[in-house]
Parts: sequence; structure tokens; C-alpha cells
Amino acid sequence: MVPLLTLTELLQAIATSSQLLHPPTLHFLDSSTSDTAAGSALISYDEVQKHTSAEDCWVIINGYVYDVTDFLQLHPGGVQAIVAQAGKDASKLFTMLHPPDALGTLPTEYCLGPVDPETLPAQEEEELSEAEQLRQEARENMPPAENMVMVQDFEDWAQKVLSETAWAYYRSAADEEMSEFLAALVDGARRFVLTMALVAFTENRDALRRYFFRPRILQKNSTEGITETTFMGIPTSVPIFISPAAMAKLGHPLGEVNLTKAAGECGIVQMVGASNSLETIVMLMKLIDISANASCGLEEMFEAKREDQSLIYQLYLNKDRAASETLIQKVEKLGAKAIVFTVDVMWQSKRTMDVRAKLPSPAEAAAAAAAPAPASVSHAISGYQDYNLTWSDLAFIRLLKKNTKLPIIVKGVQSVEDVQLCADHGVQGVILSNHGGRQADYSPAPIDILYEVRSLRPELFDKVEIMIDGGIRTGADAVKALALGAKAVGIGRPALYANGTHGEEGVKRVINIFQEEIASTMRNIGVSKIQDLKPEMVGPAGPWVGRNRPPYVP
Ligand code: HEM
Ligand SMILES: Cc1cc2nc3c(=O)[nH]c(=O)nc-3n(C[C@H](O)[C@H](O)[C@H](O)COP(=O)(O)O)c2cc1C
Repeated sequence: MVPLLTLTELLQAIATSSQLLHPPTLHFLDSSTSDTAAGSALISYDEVQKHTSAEDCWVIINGYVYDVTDFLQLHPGGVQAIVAQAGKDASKLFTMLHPPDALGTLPTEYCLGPVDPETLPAQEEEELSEAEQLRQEARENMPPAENMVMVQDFEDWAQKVLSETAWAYYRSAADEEMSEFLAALVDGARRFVLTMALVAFTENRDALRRYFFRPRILQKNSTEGITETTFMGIPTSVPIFISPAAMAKLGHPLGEVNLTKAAGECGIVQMVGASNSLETIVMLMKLIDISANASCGLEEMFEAKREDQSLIYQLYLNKDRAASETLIQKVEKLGAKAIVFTVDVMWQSKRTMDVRAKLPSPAEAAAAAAAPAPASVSHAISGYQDYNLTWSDLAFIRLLKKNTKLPIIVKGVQSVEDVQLCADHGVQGVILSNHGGRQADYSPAPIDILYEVRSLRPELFDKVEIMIDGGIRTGADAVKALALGAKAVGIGRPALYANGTHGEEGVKRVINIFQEEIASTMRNIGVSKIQDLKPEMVGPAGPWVGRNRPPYVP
């Protein structure tokens, strides 16, 4: 549940962004609710104001009044999230957090009719809290996207301008997180505190910093198309892809569509997420017996893409295989180029910063105690997601292969043995990933897993395409992974942060920075096309002698 202050902050941060507050669209008029809504008499604001409790809860969204009393217990964001809006116009908040068709998941009779616009109170200017003022000032002083020099610059600004909720959700990682104090020490005296700071999230970056190049000199340089390549049979202008990530709308009201447009303009692949929110909606639609075909923002992303642009769909498998089957058929029809099947969310993890940000104040806790107990998000999610997948039954691979001609990529592989098993079971690609350090704490850094595969089982690179993501923030990071054999590398948070600071322009700038840095790194180590990058150009820091010498060095 979001504390009230945080939601206000969230709205304010967004309201100060330049491209904002496009008028709310009446999406549900296209859906089955239109008959009910269109024919109804106007409802006065005074009438709406009479229904402000958990036992009798009305809200206004996009000009229409909804009685959501029976939906409260099913709401994945919790009962209180809606009750806090009871009797009010929740349009802005709703639009910011939900895919447009979320309303279409409600039974038609919940829509009571249009609100009488004459009776709506004038919008009052809300007084800004100190934190909100700081965020607003920071946004006013933020340089334009083209002045961002490093990908890290976007993260630094995101921390200053994003709402507490958005920052906590994006940045959070599993369990043990370094304090700011430790983080500062890490910058100054990294080696000294390393043993205290070995958590998955920080290790993803630290591990990348332990690999160095062996540049070659006097190699002919080319100027054109130096970063162009293909992965999974898809051409890409740079071997970077946008990893699937939920809730881009927390950072910018246009959400994932910004990422799709930026990826299209820059000629790279986006993996569109079956975000928790969208998947949960599918689960809810089943609970309230509405067709899964009525879902979600997926079409929006496919509509926003260019004709020649490639999107890959990311799936969490549903216990109800029929729901997954429908989804796979749908995305295949929409034109997805492959299916990414995420397997590293085997259980809900504790995302520490996110949990802290949502802790209610004492007053909110007291108010919540008076309301019926919410169905928790983790409960809601475990209601549909299959956590009991095993290699021995292989149900998921069989299901996917039976239902689609699309190549299958398994995301979240974290050991050499499992790369081998994926290859044995006929998947075409794997993404070495620990979910950006958000699932199992102390899971290995993807670059180290890649190094292990290269050192121990180099033949696996010919059996299955290997990609990685986690902590990739510079062109040099990407080139190290590509030289070790990765076909492409994914970025998660960098795209979300840049979307939150500068929207589509920010995401494009992030991709351009990667392109510039990859090209420059390649030229400086004596390589002029991706295919010429070789494992022996990269290895652990220090002289390659004795036990430090990589086994693949000729
Ligand atoms: C009717 C008015 C609604 C209001 C005012 C509302 C409000 C909210 C708020 C404030 C949150 C953020 C909660 C948090 O992060 O702490 C949220 C989350 C969410 N809502 Fe709604 N909501 C409404 C309807 C719906 C509907 C119809 C659906 C579709 C089934 C839906 C699905 C979700 C989902 C999936 C989340 C994210 C849960 C998560 O992953 O954390 N909501 N909602
Ligand atoms: C806010 C956020 C939401 C994410 N949501 C998903 C998701 O829905 N599905 C998925 O497979 N991975 C998800 N991930 C993991 C990313 O796909 C990716 O593995 C990770 O972010 C890479 O690490 P990086 O953020 O350091 O680049 C998410 C990551 C973040 C930060």
C-alpha cells in the first residue's frame, strides 16, 4: 500500500514533467461496459461522496463512476489503495499506475454511469511537502537528455526526481542492501569493504569491474556499422536489448510505450514484460470470469512499434496452462519474434527498499486496521504463477514448443549445468541473469557465469545462444560480455531511470551512449566488427599467469 504522501509526491513528480497529463481516455467505452455507461443518467459528485468506506466504495475514473466495493479484496494493489480514493476522482492516479484496459476487467455492472461534470469541485492546488519541493527543483535544474554523458547520469538524476515509490521499486534488490554509508565507502575504498558488500545487486557491477581487456594494436579500423549484429536471428543496430521490466508508468505516464518507441527508433530489440501487474490482471480476469482476451497494455506496445521493429514477449508461466496458451497465441499473432520465459522468480523475494517505502505511517496503519484485511500482492500473484516447474516434468518447455513456432529463450539461468540442460531440452537461447539482484541474494553475477561457461564448457556457445543482463552500465561492460561469447546484453534499470527522467528521449539517449561507448571501446582494443571480438581479449584483472590465466587463452 502506498502512503498518501508518497502518492501525492508521485503525482507531483509526474505533473512537473513536460510531456504530461494527456487527457484521460475513455477506454472502457470500447469494451463491454459501454452499454451500461452510455445510457445512464448523470451522477452527481455529492452522490459519489456518500460511498467512501470499504463496505461501500465508489470512485470516479475518466468521467465515470464505479462501485468497486466487491472488487476491493481482489485488487492486487490492496484494499487501502482504492479506499484512499473512495468518493474521489481517481483518474490521474489510476492512469499512471494501470494499463488502459484494466477497467475492462471489471464486470459491466460496476460502472454506474457518467459523473455530472457540473458538480465536480474545482481542482485545488495541493501544497507541496519539503520532499516534493526538492524533487520539483531538481527536475527544473535537470539537464536535457543530450547533455547526459554517461548512463550513470540518468540514475543519479532519477534518484533526485523520481517519486519515492518509483525509485524504491526500480532500485530495490533482494534482502541485504548496502547502506548509503557503505555505498560511499565502496566508491572510495572498494576492495576494503568488498567482503561486507557482496550482495547480488552490487556484485553484478563489481564483478564486471574485475574483467580487463587485452587490446591488440595496429588493426585496421572501419567506420561503418561497427556495432551491427544479430541475435536470435534478429538484426540489431547495437547488441543491446531492453530487458523486460514492470511498471514503467511509475516513472512516466506513457510507460513502456516510451521504451518501445525508443527501441524502434534506435533499431534495437525490446523484451516486453509480462509485468506482475499485467499478469495479475489476467489472473483476476479469471477470478471474475472475464475472458483473458480482454487484457491489457500489450496491444499498446505492439501498436507503438515500427513495422520492421522486433519485440520479444516475456512470459511467467500460469498454473492454468490454458491462460498461458491463450497469451502465447495472442503474442504470436501480434508479431512477437520470440518468447522469453523467466524462471528466476521461483518465489517472492524480499525487495528491501520497496518494502520499506510501502510501510504505512502509524496513522495509516490504524486506518488500515479498521478495514478488511487486504489480499496481499504475493498471495494474489502466487494464485496464478506456477512455482513448481521442474526439469523432470518439463511441462513448460513442452507447452511452449507445442504452442508456438517462436524461438524460446529461458531467462534467469545461473549455472553452467543449467545452460547445458537448456541446450539439452532444445531451447534456442538463454539469458544469464539474476533478475538484477532482485531475487536470490548472493546469486552469482551474470558476467562470472558467462566466464565459467567460456572456461568450462565452450562448446555450449554453439548449442544455444547466450545473452546476459545485470549491472551493464557502460559500453566496456557490454564489450567484455560480447567478447566472452554473449550474443547481446540486456539493460533493465537504465531504461526505466531514463524513462522516468526524460521519457522516450532519455531512453534513446541511453541507447546512443551505449552505441558510442561500444564502438569506441571496440576500436580501442583493435576490433572493427562484433563478430571479431574474441574471448582472449578479455579476462580477470591482473597478469594472466599461473592460476589467473584463463583456460581459453591460446
Ligand atoms: C478502481 C479504481 C482503482 C484504483 C483507485 C486503483 C489504485 C491503485 C493503486 C494506488 C495502486 C498502487 C498500490 C501500491 O503500489 O501500493 C494500484 C496497484 C495495482 N492495481 Fe489498481 N486501482 C484501481 C483498479 C484496478 C483494477 C480494475 C485493476 C485490474 C485488475 C487493478 C490492478 C492493479 C495492479 C495489478 C496493481 C499493481 C500491484 C503490484 O504489483 O504492486 N487496479 N492500484
Ligand atoms: C523494476 C524492475 C522490474 C522488473 N520486472 C521484470 C519482469 O517483469 N520480468 C522479468 O523477466 N524481469 C524483470 N526484471 C529484471 C530485468 O529484466 C533484468 O533482468 C534486470 O533489471 C537486469 O539488471 P539491471 O537492472 O542491473 O540492468 C525487472 C527489473 C527491474 C529493475
